[in-house]
Amino acid sequence: MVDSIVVQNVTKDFTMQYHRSLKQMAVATFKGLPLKEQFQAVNDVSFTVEQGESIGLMGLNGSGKSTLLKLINGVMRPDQGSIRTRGRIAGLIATGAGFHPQMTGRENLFLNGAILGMGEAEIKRKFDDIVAFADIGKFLDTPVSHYSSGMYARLGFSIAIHVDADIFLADEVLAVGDRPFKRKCVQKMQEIRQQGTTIFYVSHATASVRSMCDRVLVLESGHLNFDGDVEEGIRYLQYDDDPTDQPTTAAGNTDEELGADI
Ligand SMILES: Nc1ncnc2c1ncn2[C@@H]1O[C@H](COP(=O)(O)OP(=O)(O)OP(=O)(O)O)[C@@H](O)[C@H]1O
Repeated sequence: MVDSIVVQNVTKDFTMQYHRSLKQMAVATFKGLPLKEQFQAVNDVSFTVEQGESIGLMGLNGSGKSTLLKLINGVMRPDQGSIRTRGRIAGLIATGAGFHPQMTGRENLFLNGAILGMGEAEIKRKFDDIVAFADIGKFLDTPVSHYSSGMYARLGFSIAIHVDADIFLADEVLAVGDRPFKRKCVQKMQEIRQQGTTIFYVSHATASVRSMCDRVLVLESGHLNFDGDVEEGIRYLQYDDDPTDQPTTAAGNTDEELGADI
């Protein structure tokens, strides 16, 4: 087996600024209150992912999932520890990231494709497939600043999934977008999974994690407190115990409904 992602004792610090204006800072200093505080968004995290594994990264809001994805992707550097990845990485780690608002969908497709490591010839070859998958119709030639969040996600996901990547990172790709598009995304991710791509999928949605992942990691306040079987991971999170924990989608479908679809 070949290692795809090796994360060793990784820590990422952020600074929380309590007071923004000069006046607030002066008052806080006078009262002896702290102006800022450092905290670990990711705290001494270690794990290894083998090529072809599909990992569900779960945890409550603010537990450090997106930060960990950005560290793996390389858009952020760890303050301590090391991350090694093998091969080309693609994915959607923030809706609209890498898009220029004044440029059209078509222009952004070329720009974003290039950012993700595709050459011009490769983008041209895949252009029709990317556009067909995104299915944004006449909006392809409209500046993306006029796009809805769902349309951003459609185009961003479509470009990323068409990169011939060894590792695909997906942060909440199913959080926006309507029900048919979510289904299409899951199917497409299943396809690349079967082709041997390593998948790192951040989600609160238990049904899609169940259907797509073979291992779950759970982050709690930056600590990796669970690494193992999908069902055990979901039980560990207690997401199935509370009906109010069923995440609803933008289209108003619960996760279980989505799960029933896929
Ligand atoms: N650039 C930043 N500067 C300062 N703090 C940050 C920054 N990015 C994230 N944080 C903080 O780090 C913590 C972890 O954030 P992160 O976005 O990784 O969590 P998450 O698990 O992805 O949350 P969610 O489920 O809400 O998307 C949060 O407390 C967040 O406020």
